[in-house]
Amino acid sequence: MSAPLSIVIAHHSGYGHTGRQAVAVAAGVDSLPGVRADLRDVTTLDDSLWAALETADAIIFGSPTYMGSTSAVFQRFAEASGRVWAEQGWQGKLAAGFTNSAGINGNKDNALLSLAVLAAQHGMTWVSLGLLPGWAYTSTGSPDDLNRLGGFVGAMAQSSSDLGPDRAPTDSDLRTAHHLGARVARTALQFAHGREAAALAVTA
Ligand SMILES: Cc1cc2nc3c(=O)[nH]c(=O)nc-3n(C[C@H](O)[C@H](O)[C@H](O)COP(=O)(O)O)c2cc1C
Repeated sequence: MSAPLSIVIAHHSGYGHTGRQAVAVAAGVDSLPGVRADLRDVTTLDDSLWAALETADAIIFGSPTYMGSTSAVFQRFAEASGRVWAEQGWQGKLAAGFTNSAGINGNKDNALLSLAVLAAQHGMTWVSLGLLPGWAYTSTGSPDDLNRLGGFVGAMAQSSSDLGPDRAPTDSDLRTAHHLGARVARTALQFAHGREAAALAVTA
């Protein structure tokens, strides 16, 4: 049996809320056989992190929205990845992203777009969320809907600033994060099988 595909969830969380979202993304990845989630905190930029990223089939980037963009700790990781960028070491890997903030809007989109731009600079293939918007998008929607915050680029979550990570983000946002992880895992399997088929076609 071949080794499972590896999907690294490269994330930062200052106070634990985005960390809970990251765990839900990882559970989504692990819900598919043949794929393994590797949860990595980018606060520590060590050889083990870079090695895991080098061998990953996909990288899912995650950051809280701080001051309308990714956190400084995440951005330090993004800038440190410049050494990989110079060699285009992540070229062709899949990428996706998630963010969490206190406001319903809070400029989460700007943080997600910065994750997508990071992936594009590395020549990665971006996997979107792939869900229709829930909740307020129609008058019959509910805050319990999947993708209640209506993101398209990636998974969004909201954590009220007076609630600890044991109580936020909401269950619907965690289910949305789980969906993103499963979607990236499914896409990674499709790409891996596609690569095998392409290799067979060349040798036939
Ligand atoms: C420095 C800082 C800046 C923040 N900026 C925003 C913001 O721009 N928009 C927003 O909605 N919430 C903002 N927040 C709230 C956080 O996004 C929110 O508390 C989030 O749940 C923190 O996630 P974490 O526990 O993973 O760090 C900010 C919090 C901090 C500490």
